Amino acid sequence: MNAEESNILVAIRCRPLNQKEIANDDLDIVRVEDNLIIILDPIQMEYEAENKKMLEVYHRSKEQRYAFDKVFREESQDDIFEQTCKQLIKPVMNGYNATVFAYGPTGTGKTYTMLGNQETMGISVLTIRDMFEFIKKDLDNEYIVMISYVEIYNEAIRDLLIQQSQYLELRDDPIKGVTIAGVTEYKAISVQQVMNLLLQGNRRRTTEATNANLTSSRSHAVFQINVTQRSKVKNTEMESMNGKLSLIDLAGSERGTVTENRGLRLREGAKINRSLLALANCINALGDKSKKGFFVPYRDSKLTRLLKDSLGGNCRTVMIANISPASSQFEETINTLKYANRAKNIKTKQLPNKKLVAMHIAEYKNIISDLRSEIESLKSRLNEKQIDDNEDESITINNYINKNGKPEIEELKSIQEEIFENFQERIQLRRALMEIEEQNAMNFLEIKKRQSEILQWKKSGEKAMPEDIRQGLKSIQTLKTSTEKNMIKKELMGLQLVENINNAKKIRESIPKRIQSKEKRDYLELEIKNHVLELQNVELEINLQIQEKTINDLKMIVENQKKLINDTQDDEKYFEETDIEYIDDLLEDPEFQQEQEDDDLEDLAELDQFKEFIKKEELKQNSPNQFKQRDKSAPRKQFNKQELSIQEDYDEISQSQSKPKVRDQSRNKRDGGGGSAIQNKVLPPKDKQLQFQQPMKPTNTKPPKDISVLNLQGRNLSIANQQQRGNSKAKK
Ligand SMILES: Nc1ncnc2c1ncn2[C@@H]1O[C@H](COP(=O)(O)OP(=O)(O)OP(=O)(O)O)[C@@H](O)[C@H]1O
Repeated sequence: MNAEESNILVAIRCRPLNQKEIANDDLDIVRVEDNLIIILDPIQMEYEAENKKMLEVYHRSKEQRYAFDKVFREESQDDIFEQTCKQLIKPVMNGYNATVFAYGPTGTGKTYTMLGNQETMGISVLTIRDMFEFIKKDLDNEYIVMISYVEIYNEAIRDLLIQQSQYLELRDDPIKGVTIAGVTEYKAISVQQVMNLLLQGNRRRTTEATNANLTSSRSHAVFQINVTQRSKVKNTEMESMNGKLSLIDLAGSERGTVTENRGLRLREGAKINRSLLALANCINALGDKSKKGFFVPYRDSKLTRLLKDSLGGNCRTVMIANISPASSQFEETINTLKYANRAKNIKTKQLPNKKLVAMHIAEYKNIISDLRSEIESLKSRLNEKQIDDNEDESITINNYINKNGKPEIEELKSIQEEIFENFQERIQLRRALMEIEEQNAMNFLEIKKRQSEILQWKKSGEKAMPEDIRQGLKSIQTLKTSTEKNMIKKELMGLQLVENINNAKKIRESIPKRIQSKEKRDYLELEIKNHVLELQNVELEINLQIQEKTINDLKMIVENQKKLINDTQDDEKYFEETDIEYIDDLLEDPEFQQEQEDDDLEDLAELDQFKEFIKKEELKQNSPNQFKQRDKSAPRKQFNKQELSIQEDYDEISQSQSKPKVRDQSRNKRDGGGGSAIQNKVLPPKDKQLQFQQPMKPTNTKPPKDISVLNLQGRNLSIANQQQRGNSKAKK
């Protein structure tokens, strides 16, 4: 099945001047000509207004023009829906993913556009109305429409459909993508019911008065509609389609200086902006052609994790950037338009979410589900324990006061939080490391493809270099630079992972000092074990994804090889050392050299900081410095799979008595011994290590060896080897 590729649809919506702006004598600086938006220079306009007839333009005009897919000025809510979201309904009903997000500074109309109010329905409600109409007309299929509504505030996710929500976590589901664990889902039964739920949920949103908007939404609100389609005619359980539409009302993108917010609001703004900054970084990485092949940092915030598919994956996406027409908002408006302009280049690919589970994947899923049930049973044991402890509290445990004069029950809570945060960070790092390797493997494939195109041109004997070959060379240069930068990022993440594992050990070491009660210590042990199981689960899911991806990549390589052979039957198409040298010579031409951008310099500065950090760590341990001045010719130090394996996690769990059950234990024997190379480097010497770092014992929970060793680095090699084999075959 071929994936359809499309650009993000970017629309601009400019609201009318509001009362405050009119009272302020703000001028309307926005003009619209079809899909073109012109932002007039406010100073020039004031000058013209004052002098009626302009005699002299005494400053450089700041007028700016941008073209977008759609530009709305006077259009009604219905018009906006018709031209943006309506086209997404059919695909979502047929099992595709889609996202609409509203972006812009505070008070520009994001909530108005997405939700509307009692008088005028926004696109969320209009979408539901259209979905019901669609279902009524489709006689061949039946549908279930489920809705959920959450907010992300200060990097924590809360359910907006219930009154007092716990914090929710994101889960990377190998089939469904990123999902929100434990979120409340309502079955949508009528437009009115959904409207009421959304208005109610919106009242639960964290809103505050800012200088720019009296009821400013300080959080990102995510309304998700999950649609399951099943044929009424065919009796195939395996062929249900699951479409998901996410409608996201982002928090205001303004800077603290503009809203003149101080204190808490300013600090909060920094956190909101951490998410928005992460979003900007992702949009930059995806939308800037010179950053092709660059690792996209989706995991830097909850918002970008949730938007991953919408920005770079299996999704149709619409961005509505909201602006004010007021002259006082000139800078904010320009920033918003520049941002939206970048987003225009982002491409996504769409495939329907068909539920068809191949057998080897089903095997993995069995192991994962076994682990899940182990986690669930541990959780209920933890709950039982908590109840017992609570009953005891008044008599004994709660009376414990630790050395710092803090009641033990409070200490327990803070340790729990520390453990939780530590494991969450580790999970994110492990996944990001996998993704970075994935990205480099893709870059490798793309470079190979471009190289073979260039060599075909070389062999054709054509003198002048055609434009597509010139672009191909530029592309190789960009991909090589991106791959190099990705390696820097990977090294940094490797270091973060080492630090994270060290922190886990420190937390665990501190428990006996901080908690006297044996019951509480046992309870924490169980909790840690629970987290370790979660990590093993993540590892299995990662392996599952790698396996699927590997199969796809291998298919792609086979296809490419076949195409090369079929096209000309010319064996010399396979290239060798001299061919690569020829391409490298071409790349020496300044035309193909990358300009050093600010971001590159930042990356290099980051690398220097990183080297400093390593030096310090090594000094601490009195070991020789392995990170000398960076020498481009020397192979870069890399953390290999073994170093970054979840060895420590397994070591931790191997301490505990009970082991998780797995379906086929004979396939799950780990190939014991070895120990982690991390321990030889940045971790403290063995004798200083803590109880839970004892030598590793075999556990029976590791995935089958043949699959667990299949890392992407290895895949890279196997792809290269295959290419190599192709070469020698061709020579024969
Ligand atoms: N196109 C429009 N036509 C009429 N009124 C509008 C329009 N857009 C916004 N408004 C009004 O402007 C005010 C601010 O809008 P809204 O709350 O939607 O802004 P916002 O971008 O969501 O702000 P924040 O980021 O602070 O939450 C509201 O009173 C809303 O009704």
